[in-house]
Amino acid sequence: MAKILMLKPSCSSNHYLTTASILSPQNAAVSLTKATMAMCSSFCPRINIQFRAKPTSRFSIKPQFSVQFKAFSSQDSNPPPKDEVPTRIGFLGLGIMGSPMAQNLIKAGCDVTVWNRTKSKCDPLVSLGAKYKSSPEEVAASCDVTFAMLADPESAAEVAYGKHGAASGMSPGKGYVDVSTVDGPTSKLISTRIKSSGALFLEAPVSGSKKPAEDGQLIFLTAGDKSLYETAAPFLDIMGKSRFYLGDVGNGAAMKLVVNMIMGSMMASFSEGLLLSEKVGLDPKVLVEVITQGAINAPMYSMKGPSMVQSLYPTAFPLKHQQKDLRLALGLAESVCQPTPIAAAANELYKVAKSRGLSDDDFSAVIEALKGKLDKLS
Ligand SMILES: NC(=O)C1=CN([C@@H]2O[C@H](COP(=O)(O)OP(=O)(O)OC[C@H]3O[C@@H](n4cnc5c(N)ncnc54)[C@H](OP(=O)(O)O)[C@@H]3O)[C@@H](O)[C@H]2O)C=CC1
Ligand SMILES: O=CCCC(=O)O
Repeated sequence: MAKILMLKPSCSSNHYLTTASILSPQNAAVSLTKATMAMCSSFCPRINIQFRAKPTSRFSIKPQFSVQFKAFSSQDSNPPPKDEVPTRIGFLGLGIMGSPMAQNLIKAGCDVTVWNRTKSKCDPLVSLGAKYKSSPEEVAASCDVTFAMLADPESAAEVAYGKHGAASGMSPGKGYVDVSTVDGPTSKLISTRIKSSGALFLEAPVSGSKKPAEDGQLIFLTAGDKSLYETAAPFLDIMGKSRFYLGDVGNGAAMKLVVNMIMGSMMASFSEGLLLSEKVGLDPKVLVEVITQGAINAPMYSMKGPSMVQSLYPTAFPLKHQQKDLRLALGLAESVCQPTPIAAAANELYKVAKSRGLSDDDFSAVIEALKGKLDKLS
């Protein structure tokens, strides 16, 4: 039986907690001491990534447990001394992803100031203790590190360096961490504008969707100023389960686009399979089960398959954003003359789905583009 061990940093005290707990099958909490955690880390020296460890007697837990660590900290970045830790965090963009990410920072005890174009989305976070400012500029001016989670390259650029954008509130000693999914050239432009104020810049797009954002289980793909990466690390660890530092600005964006290009093609292919199985008289629910047990298993299939079979697409990752990512990935591929025929075909399918009014549905609604007529519109 798999059980989850969450090691969560806290803003208000030491970033590297000294205790954590495991839930037993009876939900009895077992405390782990710092010494035990040190033993855990000796199983896997790279504790800045998630790993599974087979139980041993050293854990003093029953052998049928396997333990999944939400691990952070690390080799490559030591926790900054407490008096150097920035305590004022800005968060711009409170959509499906930004809201739970900001919420996790607030719940961890961070001093968070929020802004969103549609102001009402700030209200639940203000109720939880966040401060509100009426522009990205004001947020940036009042915070040490400002995160931004915007829809696309246009909105990310607008919020970063448009009128009353964050860049106007930036100055030396501050940092801007853009966690939106954008293309490399846009990220570089944002970096240039932010850095012209003397502030630091980090791009940090995320893998993982609505639920991982709620659970603090995102994967950060970062690039840019290493010192800002180190400063931001404790906050990334509150919102995520792992982080990669990939070097120069553009590399994080490129990694994210390649990952989402693969994901978009996988979903398109899965959609074809579901519909084909049904047409030849098979039960698509059984197809999902078969896939789950084989070599092509991916969490996405078992998570999305059952609702796709029912033509339900509750939005976690909006289809319009998946199509945006495919479009940007195709641009990336073209910039280096890399053929990507499968992604190009998948992109066309998402465009069809968009033209049928499915932009704001989950990206799994791409299956509708393969149906003769739209069930949900008929
Ligand atoms: N959902 C997911 O599973 C994942 C999404 N991503 C990426 O994260 C980013 C955000 O995604 P998600 O939260 O799902 O998207 P949403 O569409 O839910 O939220 C988009 C956010 O951008 C804001 N915004 C849009 N246009 C503008 C503009 N012109 N000026 C200012 N603000 C604007 C929206 O403000 P308003 O509320 O006013 O509309 C909202 O805060 C995207 O780049 C997406 O590709 C990455 C990983 C997973
Ligand atoms: O950009 C969205 C990614 C969604 C996911 O990784 O599940």
